[in-house]
Amino acid sequence: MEGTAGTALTARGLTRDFRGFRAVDQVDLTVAAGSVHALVGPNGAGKTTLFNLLTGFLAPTAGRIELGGRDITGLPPERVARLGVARSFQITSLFPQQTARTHVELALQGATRLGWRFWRSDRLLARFSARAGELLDLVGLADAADVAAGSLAYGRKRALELAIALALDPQVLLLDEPTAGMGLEDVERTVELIAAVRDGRTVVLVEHNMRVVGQLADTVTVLQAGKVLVEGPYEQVRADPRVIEAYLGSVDAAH
Ligand SMILES: Nc1ncnc2c1ncn2[C@@H]1O[C@H](COP(=O)(O)OP(=O)(O)OP(=O)(O)O)[C@@H](O)[C@H]1O
Repeated sequence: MEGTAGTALTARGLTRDFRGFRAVDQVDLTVAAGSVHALVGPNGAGKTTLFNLLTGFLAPTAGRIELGGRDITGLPPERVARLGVARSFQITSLFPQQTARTHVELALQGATRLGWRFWRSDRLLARFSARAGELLDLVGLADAADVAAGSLAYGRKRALELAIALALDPQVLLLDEPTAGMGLEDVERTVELIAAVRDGRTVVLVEHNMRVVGQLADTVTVLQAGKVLVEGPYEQVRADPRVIEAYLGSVDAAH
């Protein structure tokens, strides 16, 4: 599929300064439609800042972002989301008292533009409820639909966040360190989950775990000090002496 459907997301000369410090420096990125594209690099390389730029959470100092050929530079996050880019967060953002099902139903409601009006319609409500059930099933939470999000184990909270992101039915799904803080079993489950939900969409992920990158990514972009250091298929990038050098001396070398 990669390449045949063209480009999902591009950045050209993307730059972001924080009070004179250049966190993202003239980044060019081409994310092929239907691909899984990983952003990696040592701590402080600019991965999170790049993510925030791509999703409208930060405005670029310079450069341009296109989604399927449409200029989305400077659009606010909710507009970017409505155009088909959903993201998950590194830090959990759930309401502890609300059930898993309620979270997904609210996300589905938010995706419709109908606002609260839909509550008047039993038909729509039933549709959301059915779709919420499907999404919870997809992420392996069918048995936890009526459990309060706060009581879910860490890996299952992350799965719920993925279901929430999928409620937008995004063309492009951005995942910020989807396996961070997980034990081996949850990492494996998450890899399977991402492999399942990538079907029919494009996935961009920031990921420190190189095994996960190797299992999922079609293309890997390595960032260092805000710049693109190397880009290519995982095996090629992994063996690149510039990448090995960038990781040596970094705490990430152990991952
Ligand atoms: N709001 C901000 N104000 C000032 N400096 C910032 C801000 N956000 C990020 N930076 C700086 O920009 C650089 C890149 O940070 P960023 O979080 O994007 O890196 P990262 O690659 O995601 O790192 P990590 O792997 O540790 O999450 C860092 O030096 C960071 O201190």
